[in-house]
Amino acid sequence: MQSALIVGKKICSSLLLRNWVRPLSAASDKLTNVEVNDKTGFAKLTMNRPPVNGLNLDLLRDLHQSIQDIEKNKCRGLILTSASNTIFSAGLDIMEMYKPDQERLKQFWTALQDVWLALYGSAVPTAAAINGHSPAGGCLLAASCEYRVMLPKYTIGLNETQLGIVAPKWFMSTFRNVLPRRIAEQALTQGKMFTSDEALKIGLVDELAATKEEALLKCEKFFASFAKTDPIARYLTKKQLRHNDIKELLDEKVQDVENFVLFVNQPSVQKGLGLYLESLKKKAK
Ligand SMILES: CC/C=C\CCC/C=C/C(=O)SCCNC(=O)CCNC(=O)[C@H](O)C(C)(C)COP(=O)(O)OP(=O)(O)OC[C@H]1O[C@@H](n2cnc3c(N)ncnc32)[C@H](O)[C@@H]1OP(=O)(O)O
Repeated sequence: MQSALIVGKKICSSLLLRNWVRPLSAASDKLTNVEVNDKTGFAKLTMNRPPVNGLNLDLLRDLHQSIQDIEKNKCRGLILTSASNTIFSAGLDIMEMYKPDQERLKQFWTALQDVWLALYGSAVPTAAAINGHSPAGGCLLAASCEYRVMLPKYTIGLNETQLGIVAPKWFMSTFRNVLPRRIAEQALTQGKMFTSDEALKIGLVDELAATKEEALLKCEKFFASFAKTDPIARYLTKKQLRHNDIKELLDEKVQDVENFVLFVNQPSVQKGLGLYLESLKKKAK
């Protein structure tokens, strides 16, 4: 685990939070970073895995740990964002799925399930400040939050069908929780990536912001809208609304890992992933 919890811009040393502070490794090794504003109680959870915040096993485990820490500390809001200036997250790290080690592949998918369960089901209000491109798994993370603010001129969407893969049911339920069913169906079947403006128009994001700072402020404003609601009533309402989606995955968690492993290992899927990786690398040159 390589994430660090920082309160009010400095590592918290209060008795109350002492247990929270996990050992810091060298700054360049950190994959997530949590800063809690001690006045507002809002936590900023920043993904920091250059160059594209590809969701590999380590980043997913860090994210899960950080979400749990934020929840345990009873923060009043969680804002998910990225340390990159252009990428929120490139989604799942394809290297985890291409010619995979079988045991690690299972751990990888389980870690993704755990992040989704923790974020989608979080008792703490959640928002995403989407400060860069957000395809596939990146879009899943943002859509799992309750509110999204995006910077202009980026793209977001579940593009799995364009890669020849099928988004699992819980990816689709997350989309359906945000978008009208017909729009979700079209977007999912087309594997459509939306520009920031298009995403705003269809409701995939709630607001646009010119800068990351403005996006963070807008997320905080969203949290402030709960000032007059009872936090427990708020959470129980969210929990009920999201219950079926969460239960569906919990009931099939092991089977879902098996399906994923079976799917990824198919020669045609391996071939497709290999070609896709190659095209990404060629583009990068
Ligand atoms: C039963 C269910 C089964 C399966 C379900 C699986 C669901 C899958 C979900 C996913 O999330 S799959 C991943 C989908 N992601 C993408 O398609 C995004 C691909 N990347 C891009 O479009 C772009 O890289 C970008 C994010 C828009 C960033 O563009 P930019 O020009 O800034 O960077 P560049 O393309 O040069 O990339 C830099 C570097 O990073 C590598 N890269 C990018 N994305 C990924 C990735 N998802 N996984 C692994 N590696 C990635 C890219 O190859 C470059 O590498 P290099 O520097 O070594 O050449």
